[in-house]
Formats: sequence, structure tokens, C-alpha cells
Amino acid sequence: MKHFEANFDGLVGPTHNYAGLSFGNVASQSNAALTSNPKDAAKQGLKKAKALADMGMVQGMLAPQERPDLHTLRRIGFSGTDAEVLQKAAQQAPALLQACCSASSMWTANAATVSPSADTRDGKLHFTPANLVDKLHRSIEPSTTGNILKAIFADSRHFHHHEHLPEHPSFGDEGAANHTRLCSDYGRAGVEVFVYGRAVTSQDMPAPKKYPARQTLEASQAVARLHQLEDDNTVFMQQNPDVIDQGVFHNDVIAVGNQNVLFYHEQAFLHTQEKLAEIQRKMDTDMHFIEVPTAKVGVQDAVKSYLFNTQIITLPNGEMAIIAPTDCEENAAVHAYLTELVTFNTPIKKVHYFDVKQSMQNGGGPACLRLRVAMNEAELAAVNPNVMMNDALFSRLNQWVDKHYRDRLTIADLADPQLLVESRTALDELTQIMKLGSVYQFQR
Ligand SMILES: NCCC[C@H](NC(=O)CCC(=O)O)C(=O)O
Repeated sequence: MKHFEANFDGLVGPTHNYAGLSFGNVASQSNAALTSNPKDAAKQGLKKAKALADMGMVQGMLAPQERPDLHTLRRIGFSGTDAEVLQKAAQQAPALLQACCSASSMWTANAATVSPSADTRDGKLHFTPANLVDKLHRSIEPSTTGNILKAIFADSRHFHHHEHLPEHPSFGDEGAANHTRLCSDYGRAGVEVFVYGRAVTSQDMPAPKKYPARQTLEASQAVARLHQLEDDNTVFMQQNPDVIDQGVFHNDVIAVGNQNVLFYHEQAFLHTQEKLAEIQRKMDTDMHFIEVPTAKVGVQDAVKSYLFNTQIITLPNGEMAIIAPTDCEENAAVHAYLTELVTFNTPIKKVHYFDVKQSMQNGGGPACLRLRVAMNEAELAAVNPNVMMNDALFSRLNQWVDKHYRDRLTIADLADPQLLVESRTALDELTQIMKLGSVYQFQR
């Protein structure tokens, strides 16, 4: 049977904006209050997803969330008509309104952790939506994320859906952004690497001092238990707290893996050599550990350009390619490194650059925008086909964006009741295009 790694990219929602909501995420904070362009943002994402489909990759799309999130605003005491709720929240608690308007579900690397069936004891593909408790605006995503994943991966003979972890800082879970699956071949049992920022139950372990460590060891261990992984196919590594303090808020800002390649910055982890040896011991093939030295690319350049928030994909011809943001091309040190990388004796042979600046300005690169799901043919056949990228879906979604999205959005616009109407109209139509059923609160 054939095996693939599919990418499911997050469709950028109609309220995409720059509210500076993510303390510890340098781009989010430094671009706060910029005017956004939701239409461009959605189209940049669609273009990247379509380009991967055109390269022969299996590519799907995940629907955005309902924003403004009136359900949450009402839950915290704002009442009246929808327009009144928005107006009161804007006047009395603008920060809460902003948290309820973020299009942050576009970064589907944070949607869930996914373990392919080759790794799990029951032979099913497991999903656990991330609780994202570290940030208020993200903590309101997991229930709807679960609904969307269940609408796409519905067949219980193949897919096993778990509830997100308890909503407490002890179980801070950021999903696949802190999880990398390595393997010799997508269909063979691999090694699932969980990277955490701090451990709650071992107080003596190092932790960042300035910025939050969003992922805990306890959350990573819980997901590994839920997904029925074995000790000999899991590795838990700690992220270097010093780089979290330099703006590396997720592991996928400093490391990325694919099959037998782990591409990471010299300063990414703690106990690096010991942990890489453990990975190699548990793998059934030789690993390519590609370490980028600080002397070539400093942490600041990595954070600015998102060199490690690139996607490493295996093309149908077996070669690997890197999908990088154009910001990597614009950074001299990073561009020089990537140009050199393809000449090294590693499986990575090409680099493709994509403009995803609308997302980058909020701290989300190409890899943040996608959730990886390794599947076999039978599992792929069970996926809702209406979310899979092809010429028809690409043009349908572009038309949909043109019809419903604004090309300019400021923070002040978030209280506009018309934006809520536009957003709901768009999402209602999208659930019909993607045949998702009623996944949103406003549809229930
Ligand atoms: N994986 C990339 C996630 C980026 C995301 N940014 C944000 O939510 C910024 C939102 C804003 O500031 O408007 C985050 O930090 O979780």
C-alpha cells in the first residue's frame, strides 16, 4: 500500500488582523496595530497550498474559526444584540474583543498533534486538538478545531479523535508545532519527537525567564499516552530556554524534521548530543542531522527570517525540497545558508520561496500554516474529499475569498457588526463548499 504525508493548511479567516496578542512572539508584538489585508492573507496561503498540490503533494485545507467569537463574548458577560455585544466589548474591554477576533486558527501546526497509524498500538490515526492555554485568543480554538477535524476525518475505523488536554497551565499544549515525526518511510513506524519548554512537576529543570514556555513536558507525555505510542518510538527533548527568551515561542521556529532529516539550529535544544543519539538509536535508518551553527545564522536571523519554519517535503521523485518564506531570501545570511544547503550531501535538493508575509507579520511561516497527516491509501480514501486541493477547489476558494473578504482591516474595524455578518456569511458558505456540516456555534 502507498503512503503519503498530506499537509492540511489553514485557510486564513476574514478577520485576519494585527492585534499584538502573543507575548513572546516578536513578530506579533512588533507589528501590533498594523492594518492587515485579509484578502491577500487568504490568497497567499491558497497559492502556497496549490503550489504544493501542483508539485504532486497531497494537500488539504482546514476551515477557519468563527470570529468574532460572540459565544465567548456572551460567556464572559456581554449581552444584548450581536451589535450591542461587540460595541460593549469594544468600549469596556477592547483587549477581550481583540482576543475574540483573531484569525489565529490559520496556523494549523497548532491545531492538533497527529500520530499516524504506523506508530500507534491500535493501528489508527490519532488526533488531539491543542488546548493552546498560554494565550487567551488561542485557548478558544480547540472545540471548533475538534469539530472541523472530525468533519474531515470522520471514519472511526481509521481515525481516533481525543478531547484536548485539561485547560490548565500544567498541560500547556501547542500541538504539532512542538512535535516532529521522523521515519524511514511514511508508512513505517517512526520516532515521534516531543519538544517541551518546561516541566511542571520537576521544578529544578531550567525554564525561560523572560517569555513563557508554552509547551509542558506533562502535556507532551499525556499526548503520547493518548496516542498509544511506545517508549521505543518516542523521544522527549527540552527546548533551550535561552532561545525561548529570544523569541522562539514554538519549537518549529528553531527546528523542523522530515523522514530521516532533522534540520535545527545549534542552540535549539538542551542536552542535544544525548538526545540526538537517542533518536538515532530508536530509528530504523541513518539520520541526517543538519545542524545550523550560530556562526552562520544567528538566533535573531533565524527568528526574523523563519529559516526553520520552513516545510521540508518529500517530492514524488523521492527528493526533498524546502518551502521557505520569501523573508529567507531577503535575509543575506539565511539566503546564503540555504543556497549552500542544497549542495551538501543531504536529501534536500531544492528551495522554493513563497510570499506569506501577511501571516509572517504575526509570527507564522509556511510550516505554521500546515498540519501534517501521514496516511496510507485507505486512510486517504476515507478523508472528506471536499477539502482536498485541486484546480477546482483552488478557483472556488479564490472566488469565495474575493466575494467575502476585505482588503483592509484595522483594530477599530473589529467592532463593526457588519464584519460579523460578513464573516458568518462567508463561513456558512464555506461549510457548504467543504461539506463540513454545522461545525460552528452560530450554525448550531
Ligand atoms: N505557529 C505560529 C503561531 C503564531 C501565533 N500568532 C498570533 O497569534 C498573533 C496574533 C496577533 O497578534 O494578532 C501565535 O503566537 O500563536
